[in-house]
Amino acid sequence: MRVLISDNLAQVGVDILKQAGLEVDVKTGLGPDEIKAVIGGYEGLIIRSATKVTADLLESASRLKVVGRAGIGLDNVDIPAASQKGVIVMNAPDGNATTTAELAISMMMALSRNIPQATASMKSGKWEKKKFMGHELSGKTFGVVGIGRIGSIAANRAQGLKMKTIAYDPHMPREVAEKIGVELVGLEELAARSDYISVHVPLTKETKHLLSTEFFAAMKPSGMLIDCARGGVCDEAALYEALKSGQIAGAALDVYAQEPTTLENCPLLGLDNFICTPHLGASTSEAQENVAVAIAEQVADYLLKGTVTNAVNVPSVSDEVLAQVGPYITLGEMLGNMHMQLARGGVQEVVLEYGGALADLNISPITVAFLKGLFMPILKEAVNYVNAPIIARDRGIKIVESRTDRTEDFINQLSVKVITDAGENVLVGTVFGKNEPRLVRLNTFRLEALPSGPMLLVFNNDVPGVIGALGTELGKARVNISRMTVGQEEKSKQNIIFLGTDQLITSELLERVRALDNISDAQALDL
Ligand SMILES: NC(=O)C1=CN([C@@H]2O[C@H](COP(=O)(O)OP(=O)(O)OC[C@H]3O[C@@H](n4cnc5c(N)ncnc54)[C@H](O)[C@@H]3O)[C@@H](O)[C@H]2O)C=CC1
Ligand SMILES: O=C(O)C(=O)COP(=O)(O)O
Repeated sequence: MRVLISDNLAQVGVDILKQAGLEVDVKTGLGPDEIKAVIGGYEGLIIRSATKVTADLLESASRLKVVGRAGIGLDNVDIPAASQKGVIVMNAPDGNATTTAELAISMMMALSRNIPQATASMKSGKWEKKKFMGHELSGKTFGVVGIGRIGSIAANRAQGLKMKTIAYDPHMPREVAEKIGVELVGLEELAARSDYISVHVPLTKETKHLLSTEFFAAMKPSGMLIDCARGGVCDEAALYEALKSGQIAGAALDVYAQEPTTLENCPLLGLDNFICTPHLGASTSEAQENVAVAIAEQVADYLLKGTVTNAVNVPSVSDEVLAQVGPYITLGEMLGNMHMQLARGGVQEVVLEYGGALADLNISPITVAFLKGLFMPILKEAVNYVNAPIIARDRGIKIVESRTDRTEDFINQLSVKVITDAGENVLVGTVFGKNEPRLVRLNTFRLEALPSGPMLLVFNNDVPGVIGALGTELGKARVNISRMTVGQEEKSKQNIIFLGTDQLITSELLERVRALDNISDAQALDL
């Protein structure tokens, strides 16, 4: 069997694949058409962030069984297209966290002491001692946005520098943060109190442009920003204005909305109080060896023994179990994903009730799939079918599973309650026929919906004219409605309207919908 390595991989990974008996070709720097021309000859593909695994490339990958990402981010892989073609996508989420946290700390030091600017000045023949006055870190406040794996390592290193550490992470329980000596605060408070702010969240619907004009306006004029997470979390145009006007003192980026990045596509590169690296977060020999070893072993194990590890699109269960529970795994993951998008506040407890025919099955892979779905909107590719229960445990989330013969109206039924510090929601799902997952209850509303793609969920009074007004508003925004389900609650005369749309609902449109008569709330979802 043959494996193509299309991005730079540490030699130790190449050796592991060869020793396992695989034929390996290392061809880095190929353009999309060049990879497309050769991909048909390979069972395995190993990449980092440069190779784009698009639906178009996958069309030509007739023998491909697995894509292995030596690192975490899978923004460059079309995962639904890979799943549709039966190609397993796996990553190595643990190997480069320390190294990336160390880059964030290096950036903070370089910013506070003007190291890049002073180097450039001296190399141009100057001795500008007065110009480069810096700031001491000791006693200052280090604010972390996203206190997950990398954020908590960065906070730990900052504590070693005698800094006070605070964080914004609405999905992390307070006790977990307190255990590592980090105070959880709101986003605005973090902006206002921090001297240095370091970003460690994935790019999601929620985090896109999280660092915006308002955020920079709330920062101290002496405040400095560091982003070694993902391009797009920081609004680069807003950051440019904040740096140029002196609203904030400095910024360091390792990741950009458009990569590779040049002065043409990123004017920040022209500013003196801005420093940068070309996506070097994971680029140390130690981290590259870690991820190369992990991904080479995972890809070889899958191609030669069929063992799946750290896959983001396939559960780690035997074919026999998968044949029985496969459709419920899809249902569980769908309910989990929807729960997180509906939840307000940090998740504290998950109560799963397996009813009817489901009560007799091996339910643990379904619970794992539910948890993976639950974390996906906030952790993206950092969660998989293996680590989802571990993440739940580390976040102190209580999981309660039960079985019952009793169901509402269905032969099989999965009911899940998610309790957060701000309330709770119940979703009930079932599988029709052999493989047709449906949402059949949302809290007290009965309905029959297939949550998939961009959606709009509307809560309204059951009176004439609401659907017409809603349709007109969406029509004005040129949003096409592809599916519609109405769920009723007879006693209270309340409805929910579940619309499938052909594009994501923007926040402006959502505000206009919320302002319509007889609509009490509306929420945009994407599954
Ligand atoms: N520059 C580089 O070369 C590298 C960048 N990365 C990136 O670093 C980022 C962090 O990675 P990990 O720490 O491993 O991820 P993680 O999944 O362990 O942690 C992410 C944290 O962000 C939090 N979060 C999610 N949505 C949030 C929101 N709206 N507001 C505040 N917090 C939110 C989550 O609760 C979680 O605690 C990822 O984007 C990853 O792709 C990772 C490795 C190398
Ligand atoms: O692992 C990640 O998510 C990274 O961002 C590292 O990217 P790279 O492997 O250096 O192209």
